[in-house]
Amino acid sequence: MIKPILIKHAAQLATLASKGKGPRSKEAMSELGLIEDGSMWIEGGMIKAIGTTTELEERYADRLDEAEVIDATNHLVTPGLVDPHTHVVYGGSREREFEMRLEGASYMDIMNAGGGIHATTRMTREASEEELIEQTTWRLDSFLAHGVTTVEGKSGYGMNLETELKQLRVMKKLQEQHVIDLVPTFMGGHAVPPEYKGREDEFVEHLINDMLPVVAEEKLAEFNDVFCEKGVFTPAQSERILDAGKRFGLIPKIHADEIESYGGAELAAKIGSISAEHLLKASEAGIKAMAKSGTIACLLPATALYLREEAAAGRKMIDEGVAVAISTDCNPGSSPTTSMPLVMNLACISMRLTPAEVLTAATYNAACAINREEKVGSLEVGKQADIVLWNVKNYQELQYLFGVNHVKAVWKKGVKVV
Ligand SMILES: N=CN[C@@H](CCC(=O)O)C(=O)O
Ligand SMILES: [Zn+2]
Repeated sequence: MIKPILIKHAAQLATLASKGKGPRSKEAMSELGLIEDGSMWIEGGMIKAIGTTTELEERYADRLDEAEVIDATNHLVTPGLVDPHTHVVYGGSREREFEMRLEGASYMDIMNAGGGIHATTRMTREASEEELIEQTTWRLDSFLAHGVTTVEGKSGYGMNLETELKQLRVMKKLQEQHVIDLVPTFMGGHAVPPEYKGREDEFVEHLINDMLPVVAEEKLAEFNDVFCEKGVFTPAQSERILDAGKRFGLIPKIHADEIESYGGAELAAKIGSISAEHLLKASEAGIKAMAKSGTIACLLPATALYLREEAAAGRKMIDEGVAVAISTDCNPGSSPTTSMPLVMNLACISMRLTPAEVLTAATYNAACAINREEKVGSLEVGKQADIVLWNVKNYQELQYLFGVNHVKAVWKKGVKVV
């Protein structure tokens, strides 16, 4: 029998308690639901009670002997971090492109010359399911070590039915094998594969008619994502792909305005996308439209840094009323990292988000961006006991001491995994 757990005397318990109100924007992004000298009772993988240490010791006075007690004196406790945007399943690696970019080549130059996404597609097509599981397991372990307990993952390094399905099946297996919750997104619209060069619209039809129905039939994805970017998919093609996904019950997401301002944010708002990703070059009108439609901005400051681009206008987006989430964008080209704590630091430094806003963006709002806010992203009675104990006293210190992994312990569904 697994013992109940009592975490007590947390210097700061950041609950992010939200009572099911949907993604947070503006001032609500700074409401962390802090409890000083905080305590939690965990049983059956769930949070059963939360409050001050005095309150919980009184309430469970007759059961204290049976519990495993964790003394969190001088430590911050938060929900497990949620990463709502990754390309975590891929074959091979692209370190030579890193050098090429430092020598002056641009991300799109490399891609247009057959590298970038196309290079990883070749390596992913060649990889066996077992190889992909092995590589991805390593990355998921690393996420966990950085306090991340839920990860969204996209296909998109196949761009043919066989390999798209292979990536999604790998995610399904990993969801069964790994303690991390892995949330699958179909992204057949990541680029136009070379075999369809010059026949882009035909590829769009192929994706809609031949890939989406199988992905939906096999229930391999919850979301449908597309790279809406000049030279990749136009807003009109992106809309077709996302609309078609909706008809199969897949929720739209969109890589928007990453390299050029291209109407991606406006499109996200128009089609009711749950989130829009990147947004480095989002227009004023696009930002306003997203605030109005309630589309979450999923911002990726590590990607901007890695591509040596100016970060998205996160501060402005929050001030305009857009709900912001943040993510690693873990992928082999523009952000090969699993460190959410680093991304959180960067969100403060490069986008001027406050430490409180950043914690919301990496937990509760991130959960909203992948439809998981009922289960994870905050510490509330009835939610999964996904918890991080940090080697810092408060949430400001978590952001202040940067580039450091402050994780002391992680529980996933009430089981200590780090
Ligand atoms: N920008 C498009 N897709 C990925 C990068 C994929 C790659 O370079 O392999 C992203 O979100 O950053
Ligand atoms: Zn991406």
